[in-house]
Amino acid sequence: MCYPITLEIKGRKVIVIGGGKVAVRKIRSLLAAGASITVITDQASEPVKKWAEAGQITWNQRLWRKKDTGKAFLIVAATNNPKINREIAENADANQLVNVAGQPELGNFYLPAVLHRGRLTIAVSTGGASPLFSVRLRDKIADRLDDGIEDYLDFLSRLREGLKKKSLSQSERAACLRKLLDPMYRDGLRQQSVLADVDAFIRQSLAE
Ligand SMILES: C[C@@]1(CC(=O)O)C2=NC(=C\c3[nH]c(c(CCC(=O)O)c3CC(=O)O)Cc3[nH]c(c(CC(=O)O)c3CCC(=O)O)/C=C3\N/C(=C\2)[C@@H](CCC(=O)O)[C@]3(C)CC(=O)O)/[C@H]1CCC(=O)O
Ligand SMILES: NC(=O)c1ccc[n+]([C@@H]2O[C@H](COP(=O)([O-])OP(=O)(O)OC[C@H]3O[C@@H](n4cnc5c(N)ncnc54)[C@H](O)[C@@H]3O)[C@@H](O)[C@H]2O)c1
Repeated sequence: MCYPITLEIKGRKVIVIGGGKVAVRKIRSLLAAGASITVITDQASEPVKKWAEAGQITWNQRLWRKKDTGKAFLIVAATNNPKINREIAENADANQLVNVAGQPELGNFYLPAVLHRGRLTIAVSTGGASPLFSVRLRDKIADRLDDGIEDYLDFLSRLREGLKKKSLSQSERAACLRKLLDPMYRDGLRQQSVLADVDAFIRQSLAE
């Protein structure tokens, strides 16, 4: 069984080798997460060229060399040459995160099919068994998510921070947090009134 985590990769050094379709897909999500990306590839597709021109990534226009990947936090081997991809994986340090296109078992992590809604992330993985199944299931889940979930999560987060500042016992705080899961707090106006008077909300929650 795999061990799922959500990674804080902002500002971390990531090296992507290859500049084709698979590399582009992976660069896009790495960019969205704020990684510091260097792409090493002799030939780059249009999106890679544009990102490089815009200064969003660094593009080293050449073939991969062994010493390129030494200091990376995360490595994506996405060339169309399975022998090179294998060499990249074998050359990596045991503590580096490595993803290998086409031979995922040579690396140490798989990418899931992902759905973002504000602060919510849903990731579906079959551990490489069927990527297309993961995509299909992710899309089904997306169809069933309520509208307003982004605002609701922001509200929950703000109130949780607010509750931390109050002198409440652990069980009182838990009672308030559970109360917030009541569907009535999906309503924007109600959210505003709770935020406007957190003490009243606490009194009411603890009285019930
Ligand atoms: C979810 C997503 C995330 C991402 O990669 O960003 C993802 N694949 C996506 C797209 C996609 N994948 C494929 C096509 C072409 C379809 C076609 O044939 O037309 C497309 C569409 C396209 O390219 O446009 C086919 C394919 N993929 C893999 C192989 C086998 C192999 O490489 O061995 C094959 C060959 C066919 C086969 O064997 O089925 C391998 C992997 N693909 C994974 C994830 C990992 C396992 C996930 C899991 O465990 O479920 C893993 C192991 C890669 C890894 O993590 O290293 C992303 C969704 C983007 C989105 O919509 O959000
Ligand atoms: N496209 C898909 O949907 C898909 C799905 C699953 C697996 N794969 C696998 O992923 C890999 C990449 O696929 P793709 O469609 O992105 O290929 P692609 O042909 O579009 O791109 C390959 C890239 O690798 C670069 N490259 C080749 N040798 C290199 C080297 N020594 N150093 C640096 N860069 C080098 C090329 O210049 C090119 O930019 C392949 O192994 C493929 O079998 C692809």
